[in-house]
Amino acid sequence: MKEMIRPIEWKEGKLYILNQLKLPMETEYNIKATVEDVFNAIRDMELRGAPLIGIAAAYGVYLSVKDESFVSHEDFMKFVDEKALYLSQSRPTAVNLFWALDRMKKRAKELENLLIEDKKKALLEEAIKIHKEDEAINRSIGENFLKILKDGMTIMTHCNAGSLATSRYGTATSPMYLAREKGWSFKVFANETRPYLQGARLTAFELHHGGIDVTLICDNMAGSLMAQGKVDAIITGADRVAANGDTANKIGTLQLAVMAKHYGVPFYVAVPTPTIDLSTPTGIEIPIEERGSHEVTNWFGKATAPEGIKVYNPAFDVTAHSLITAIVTEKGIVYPPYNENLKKLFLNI
Ligand SMILES: CSC[C@@H](O)[C@@H](O)C(=O)COP(=O)(O)O
Repeated sequence: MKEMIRPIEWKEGKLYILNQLKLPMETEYNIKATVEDVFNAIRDMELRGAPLIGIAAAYGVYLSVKDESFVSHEDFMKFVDEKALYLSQSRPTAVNLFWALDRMKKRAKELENLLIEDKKKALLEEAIKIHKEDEAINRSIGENFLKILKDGMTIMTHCNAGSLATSRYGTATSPMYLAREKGWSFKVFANETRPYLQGARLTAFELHHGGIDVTLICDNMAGSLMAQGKVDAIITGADRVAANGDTANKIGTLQLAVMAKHYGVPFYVAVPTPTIDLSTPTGIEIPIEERGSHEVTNWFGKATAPEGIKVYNPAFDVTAHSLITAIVTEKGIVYPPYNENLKKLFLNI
């Protein structure tokens, strides 16, 4: 199997980010040298996907302090808090962003007695740790999926919850990559995912590159495939799972889940535990990002709609917990009732 494409790399003291805006035509890595560079890359979706946003933000915190001097630990902490607040405003829905920033702030607080250069080094180490942990988490998600999936299945996925959205393996795609290692074969339908085309530009690209049997479909073809009995399971990622199991993910996920229920297709959500937000009680409280109209009215710089047309462009929707068959995490498979069972993942037993 070909090596998975890495969307982010820390190499020889520099942060490299794959510009996903240019995929699948060009594979271009850019160096992000400042916290502002990282903020812009997240906001402009040069990188995207909940876990990757969190990883990039962690490096962003380090880059913010890298060349600064501080008179005291309080001064250092004030600066870290300010930069974390700044980064938190880059995108609102993926809770991994806030999780990673909280973790960096917590680490910074512990560094009171260190010299400034050692504090900086420790923040870089924490960012690298977050980055590396994500790879192990995703592998475990895939392993857990293989307990409930079978060789030869046809799986539908939406958006890109793939290696391009994480450090490696992806979440929804992890079982697809691991199945290959095991000698199993899955057939995958990748929904193109209007308006931003993460499914066509990213998922189809990375699975094809990885030698996985992937077929690209337009979003409005999904129901017809389910009606024909051609889909054995749907697996999507998530940007935030509320305490009751309601799940925000890329716009279009909700309608897939509704159709899956109608046609009796199991609907699974692949989730690293940092995507579970027990402080958000239900899906109603999850902030949903609205993006610019040009994503809907233009196609690679070409207008596809009348000028001045009104546009509604929410980037995510919320799938009610009652539509979700199971939430598969690195710590295990969670079944309903989610308000009881999600909590158990966080108990140290
Ligand atoms: C493992 S990525 C999970 C989700 O972040 C993914 O499914 C998704 O919705 C990405 O949205 P995006 O707007 O491309 O950041």
